[in-house]
Amino acid sequence: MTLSLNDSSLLESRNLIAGDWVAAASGKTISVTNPATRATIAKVPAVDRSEIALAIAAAATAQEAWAARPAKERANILRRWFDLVVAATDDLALILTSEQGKPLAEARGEIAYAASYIEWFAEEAKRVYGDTVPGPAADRRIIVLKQPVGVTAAITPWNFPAAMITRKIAPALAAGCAMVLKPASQTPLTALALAILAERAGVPKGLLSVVTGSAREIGAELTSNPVIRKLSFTGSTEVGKELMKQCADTVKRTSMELGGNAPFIVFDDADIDAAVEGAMASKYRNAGQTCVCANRLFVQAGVHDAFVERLARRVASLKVGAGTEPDVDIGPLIDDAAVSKVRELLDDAASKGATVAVGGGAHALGGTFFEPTVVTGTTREMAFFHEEIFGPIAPIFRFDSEEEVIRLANDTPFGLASYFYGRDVGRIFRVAEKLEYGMVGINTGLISNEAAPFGGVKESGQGREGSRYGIDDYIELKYICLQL
Ligand SMILES: NC(=O)C1=CN([C@@H]2O[C@H](COP(=O)(O)OP(=O)(O)OC[C@H]3O[C@@H](n4cnc5c(N)ncnc54)[C@H](OP(=O)(O)O)[C@@H]3O)[C@@H](O)[C@H]2O)C=CC1
Ligand SMILES: O=C(O)CCCC(=O)O
Repeated sequence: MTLSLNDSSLLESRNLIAGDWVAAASGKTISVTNPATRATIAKVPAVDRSEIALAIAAAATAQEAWAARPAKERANILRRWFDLVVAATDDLALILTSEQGKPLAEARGEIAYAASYIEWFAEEAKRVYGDTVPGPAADRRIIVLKQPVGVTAAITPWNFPAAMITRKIAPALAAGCAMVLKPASQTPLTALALAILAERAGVPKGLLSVVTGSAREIGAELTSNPVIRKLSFTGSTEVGKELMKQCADTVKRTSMELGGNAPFIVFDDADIDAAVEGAMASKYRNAGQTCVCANRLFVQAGVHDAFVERLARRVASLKVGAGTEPDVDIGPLIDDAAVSKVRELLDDAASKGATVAVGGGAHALGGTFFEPTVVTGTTREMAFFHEEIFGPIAPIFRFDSEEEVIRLANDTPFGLASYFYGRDVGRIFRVAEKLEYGMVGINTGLISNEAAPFGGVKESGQGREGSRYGIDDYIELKYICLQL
């Protein structure tokens, strides 16, 4: 299948390994399909461990030279990469939608969001300041240097094929690190296109490799090779835990951005229309396939019925279809497994007494299209209270008191994003402080941006991406003690 791109060279199906664009030595490939049509878009290499080792060795050589360059030079290259990504927005968005499914408008939004991390870290590259610390004796001086971690690796998911990549590569390169990236097998083409633009911007050969193939095989090399000093992962909690265990043997640093189970709380004094709009943005963005999506909507008894009625009306108006069609709000789910998962969650809830207010089943378009759904009468006993839904289902739980809803919201091993709507200033502070989450959106359903520290607590992960803190994950502190 060919895509109608302004720059057709951006549809690349080889890997970037050690500065060269190559096929797998074995000739093996994996197919990339369009979830809206199930058509094959491309076949990318399935490389083996020896090819990963080659990428890692080249990264080590390139990293030394890169770290030695003035921060301003690294910043200028990142800035050029940002400009090229912005200029290629239409092509990148079409590639992204074709392999991932989200509506083109959302894909364009993701490219802008992805680019914002490159711009941000181009700026931060120049502001990696060390410290001098008052010494414990008159003849001692303490200096703290900030140095790059070295060669790093990243493994990224399919739900944000651009943003999850730039959010890792940009701070790594800004800090003076090299990176070997394994994008999700379902969405490697956006990653490869971004790598082409990075090369054009002047990222030196070998500094960035992008490899595709068996997750287990690539993961095994990235987590065991002693040259890799750090792994950054975004994906499921299950795989994240496994990778942390694998990294333990060589004591690699890890950043983990894992699953969520976001509460979205609407208090009686909330602006209901604003809360409905916030819920729409938070829940149905990317067809609900986002780790910060509202997973459990808690609505206080006094406004419950009004909120349900207005939300159901808005959800019923959503247009489902292929992401490339005009005005589509909800694209297909990523694959059949995702459809089975949401189906099972709905069956479980129905068997325990929940009621479907709107939607509730496979969409008439067939394939992996699923109806945007609102479910009421939900309880803690239902599976979606505990599990990440990753689909367009909004389960609504009724609650009475602030104390009760805080207990329910925190009743999960996850702690990524949380949201609440209300106007009482005292309560705003109390609730924000008590929610055991890395991020709290108050009177908004959209919290992600490059200036903010994105990340979770508990089993949602460790480390922060974006913001002035994001570069710290790629920096080591070195303490120098000088005796005069
Ligand atoms: N926090 C988040 O943002 C995300 C959460 N999820 C959650 O996870 C569920 C499952 O989604 P899924 O795509 O399977 O997520 P995974 O965690 O399986 O995949 C994320 C990335 O990890 C890779 N991977 C998978 N297994 C291994 C392994 N053993 N060693 C090394 N790398 C590995 C995948 O590669 P490959 O693609 O080749 O399998 C992909 O690049 C979703 O329904 C959702 O609940 C999913 C994606 C993102
Ligand atoms: O779902 C994810 O993996 C990341 C969420 C995207 C974002 O809001 O940054």
